Amino acid sequence: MRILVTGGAGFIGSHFVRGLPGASVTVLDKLTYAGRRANLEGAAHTFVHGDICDAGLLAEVVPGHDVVVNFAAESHVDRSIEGASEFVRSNVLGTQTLLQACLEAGVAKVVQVSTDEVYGTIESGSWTEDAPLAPRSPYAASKAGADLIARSYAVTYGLDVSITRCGNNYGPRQYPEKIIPLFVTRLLRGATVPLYGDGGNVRDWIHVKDHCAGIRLVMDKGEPGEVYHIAGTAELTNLELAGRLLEACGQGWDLVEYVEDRKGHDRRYSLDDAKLRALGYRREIPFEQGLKDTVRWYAGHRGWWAA
Ligand SMILES: NC(=O)c1ccc[n+]([C@@H]2O[C@H](COP(=O)([O-])OP(=O)(O)OC[C@H]3O[C@@H](n4cnc5c(N)ncnc54)[C@H](O)[C@@H]3O)[C@@H](O)[C@H]2O)c1
Ligand SMILES: Cc1cn([C@H]2C[C@H](O)[C@@H](COP(=O)(O)OP(=O)(O)O[C@H]3O[C@H](CO)[C@@H](O)[C@H](O)[C@H]3O)O2)c(=O)[nH]c1=O
Repeated sequence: MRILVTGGAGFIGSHFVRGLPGASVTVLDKLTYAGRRANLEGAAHTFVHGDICDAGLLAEVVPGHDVVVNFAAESHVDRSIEGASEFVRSNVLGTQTLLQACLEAGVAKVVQVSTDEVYGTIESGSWTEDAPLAPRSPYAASKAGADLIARSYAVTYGLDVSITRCGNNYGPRQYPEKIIPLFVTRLLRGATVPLYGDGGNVRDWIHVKDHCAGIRLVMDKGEPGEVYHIAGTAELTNLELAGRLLEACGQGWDLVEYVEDRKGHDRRYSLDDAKLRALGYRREIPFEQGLKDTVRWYAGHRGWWAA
């Protein structure tokens, strides 16, 4: 089987590529600030440096692949608040350009990797896959746009594209702008960490390897045009998370600074993943173990994050 992984030099994509032994893998990545060739060190693949908005390049690269999994995106909410245009370009136009190339090349299966943020914010309970889309940040809106384009390619052209939506990932090789790697890399050098607002916002954490296992299952068993949730293993306020990170890094609360809240800050996300579990999905990495291993990884790879 020949698999094209777009955005495969980023955090989640590079873990996904490592979890595909035996497949013939091509990685296409623009190498933005978040993508690094080094993330793929030791993983068998052919690398193509390029942009998913480049239709000419895709017409050369996509044909011959049986499966395409799209991770390529601008992924950080705070950056989208500073400037939305690159998010619309890469996430919406890029996804449409890639889907068109897949259609023209006769690709048998496409997986669009998406997020729980497309639903907005939820006070209690969990979203099922038929919940209305109500994104609140430019990042979330651009991912919702990509999901809708993907669904339209399934309905209109019969392209076999499934969509996965997952919560907050953590693990090795995550760019130190997201809360866990940012806090860990700062705490390990004794620096302060910024907690937004009252610290009461809730996120549901999943180890990146558990996310990738869910995507592999959808790649094998997902139905065309269908959405599948991949839920987390630990629902925590940011304050609770900060406490766990301080403890893991051997630091105290004096390093936590309460700062101005994120604009339009979503209070809570929560996914119901019964649909994926019905396909046989099981999460394997408990949060306590995963977090311990992740902190150990950052402590042992100072050259990676200081680079
Ligand atoms: N991080 C999370 O918690 C999370 C959760 C759910 C879904 N997702 C989704 O998973 C995907 C990967 O997220 P991540 O955290 O690994 O992001 P990341 O920012 O670490 O990696 C994104 C990768 O995409 C590449 N890229 C960006 N624009 C591109 C373009 N126009 N053409 C080709 N490559 C491009 C970057 O160079 C980088 O390698 C994204 O689509 C994101 O929306 C992330
Ligand atoms: C960076 C940062 C974040 N925060 C807060 C904001 C959020 O409530 C929480 C997590 O923030 P982030 O790590 O930026 O992640 P969040 O905005 O939830 O989005 C992530 O999770 C999403 C899935 O839910 C993915 O789609 C996104 O790509 C990914 O970036 O921590 C802080 O309090 N301080 C910080 O410095």
